[in-house]
Amino acid sequence: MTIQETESQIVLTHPDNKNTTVTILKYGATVISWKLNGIEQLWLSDAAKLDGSRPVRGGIPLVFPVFGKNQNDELVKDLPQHGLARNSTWEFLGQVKSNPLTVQFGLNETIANPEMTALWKEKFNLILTVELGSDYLKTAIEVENSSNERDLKFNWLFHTYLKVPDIEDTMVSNLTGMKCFDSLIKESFVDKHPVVNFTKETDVIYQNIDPERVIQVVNQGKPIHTVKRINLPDTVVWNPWIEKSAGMADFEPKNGYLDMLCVEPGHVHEFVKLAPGEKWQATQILSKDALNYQAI
Ligand SMILES: O=P(O)(O)OC[C@H]1O[C@H](O)[C@H](O)[C@@H](O)[C@@H]1O
Repeated sequence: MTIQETESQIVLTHPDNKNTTVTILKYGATVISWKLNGIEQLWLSDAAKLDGSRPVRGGIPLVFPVFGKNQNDELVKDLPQHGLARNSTWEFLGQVKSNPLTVQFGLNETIANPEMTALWKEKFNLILTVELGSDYLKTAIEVENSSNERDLKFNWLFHTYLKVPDIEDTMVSNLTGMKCFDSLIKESFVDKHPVVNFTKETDVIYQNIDPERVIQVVNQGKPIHTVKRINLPDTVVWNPWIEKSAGMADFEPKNGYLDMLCVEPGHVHEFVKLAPGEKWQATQILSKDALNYQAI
């Protein structure tokens, strides 16, 4: 069976390799596991809630229509941190391709979490496409403004929790020279470091990254994750480190920050704006490519 559906989740198994799988919860259309040849690539907290009681701590939560908590914007200020997509149950739309195995999920204002749509009364249609390749996982989003009258403005972000062997031996490449905003010190600057490394809590939004820059996560000189972006100009790099992990009830084990790194491609530093009827598409592709330093 290449597609198994239960009440709460979908498991895709690669037709040529039963050890390559992706599991997607209907809640949040959250990818909670991606195994390549039997090896898990994503980090999922041992205390993650998978029962729809709160957004999943780990995997690939989807952030829409607001990144973080935006108090300054009239339209989104009442929404909780990271919006409504990650805490709504999406509809499974079924298989759209058998090779590569591809499925879709949908969300609009009529089925989204009513507690959230009471706070943000826009009309929208989201289609998430998940494609399981033999050596990659592609997640693509289409946002449609389904209103006849109003513009739709939103942020989008794939909040990808990558599994890493040891954060202290891990770095992120190909962000050199990019403008960024450090959310901890609340300052913008151009990152001149040859690579990003981790010795403390890190929460940085890289903005308008050259589209051809391919972000790689490198551990002890070996590339362990490649994150490709289509139409996603920004990327957040986040590791909560010791104190922040301790403060998150659903973050377990408490030293789990050593094994994870969030690299989150998105469109967050400005809103995407769509006129009535317009559509916007963007894609994240995770793979394990050869090392390619594009900038040092
Ligand atoms: O705890 P959450 O709402 O899931 O947010 C988790 C994290 O998401 C992003 O990476 C933000 O940049 C962080 O500031 C935030 O702490």
